Amino acid sequence: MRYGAVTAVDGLNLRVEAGTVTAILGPNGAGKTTTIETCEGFRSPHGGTVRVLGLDPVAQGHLLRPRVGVMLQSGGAWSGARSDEMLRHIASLHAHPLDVDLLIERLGMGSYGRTPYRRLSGGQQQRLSLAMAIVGRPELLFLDEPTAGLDPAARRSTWELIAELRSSGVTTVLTTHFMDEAEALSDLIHIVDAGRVIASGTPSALAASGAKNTVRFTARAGLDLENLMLDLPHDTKVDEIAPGSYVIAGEVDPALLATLTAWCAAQGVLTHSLLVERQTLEDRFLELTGKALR
Ligand SMILES: Nc1ncnc2c1ncn2[C@@H]1O[C@H](COP(=O)(O)OP(=O)(O)OP(=O)(O)O)[C@@H](O)[C@H]1O
Repeated sequence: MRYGAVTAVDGLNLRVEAGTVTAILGPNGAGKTTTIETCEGFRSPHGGTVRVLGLDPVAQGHLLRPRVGVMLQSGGAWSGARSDEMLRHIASLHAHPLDVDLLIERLGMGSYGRTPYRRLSGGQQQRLSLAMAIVGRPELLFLDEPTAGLDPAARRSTWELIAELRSSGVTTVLTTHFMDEAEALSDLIHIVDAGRVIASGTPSALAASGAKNTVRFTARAGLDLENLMLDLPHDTKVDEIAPGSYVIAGEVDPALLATLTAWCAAQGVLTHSLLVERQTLEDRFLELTGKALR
C-alpha cells in the first residue's frame, strides 16, 4: 500500500484464525491502520492479495460489510447526531442487531445518549464507536486502538467485552499501543514495523523470545567479576552498574543461580538481595523496533 511516494505497507503477510483475538502492535507510522483499512475495503492495495472471510474486501465489499464490525481510530460518526440515535440507526441497517438499550447500558452510555457526537468526550466517542462496531453482531471485528483515551474502568470493561465476544465465536483483529492490553486479550500478536511483520507469536512466547532474562543482586562493592565470569556460561554478561549493585544478563536458569550462589559462598560474599527479572513484552517490543522516537 502506497500513499504517493510513501510505501506504508510492503509485503506484509498475516493470517488470522477464526474465533481468535489477534493484536497488531507497532510503533507510530508502522502501517497498522493502513493494513486494517485495507482489510476493511477502505483502501485498494497496490499489490498483493487480501481476503477477508474468503472475500475480496473491495470488489465484494457489499457481501463483506454486513458480516464485519469496524471501529475506526477516529471519526466514523455524524458530528451532529445524538449517540443513541446513531446507534439505533446503525442497528436498523443490520438483520439481527443486538438490543440497543442493553448495549447502551452495558457500555455505560446512558448518561450521554442525547448528546451530539461532536460534544462527547474522547472516551465517550470511543465507546460509541465500539458500540456501533458490535451492534450488528459481526462475525469479524476490526478495532483500531479500541481503548485509546478510555479511563481505567472503561478500558477494563472493553477488555471484558472483547473476551466475551471471543467466547461467543467472534474473531477480532485489533491494534493497540498498550502491551498489557495485547497480553491480556490476544491469542496471537504480530509486531509490525516499516510496513512488515517482524515478529509473531503468543504473548508469552514473544516476550520470552528475545534477549535473556536478568539477575540483579547487591553485595559489597568491587567484587572480582572476571573471576565470577570464569564460572558462568561464556555468553553471560556481568556488570557492576553502581557500587555494590550487579546485573547478570544471559540465559538465566536454575543452574546459573546455583553457580552464582556457590561462587558467592566460596568468596565469602553475602548477597543482600537477589532478583530474577523476566523480560516483558514491552522489553521485546522495544528490542525489535528500537527505542528511538519516530
Ligand atoms: N492518508 C495518508 N496520506 C499519506 N500518507 C499516509 C496516510 N495515511 C498514512 N500515511 C503514512 O503511511 C504510514 C503508515 O501509517 P499508518 O497510519 O498505517 O500507521 P500506524 O501504524 O497505524 O500508526 P499509529 O500507531 O500512529 O496509528 C506512515 O508513514 C504515514 O505517514
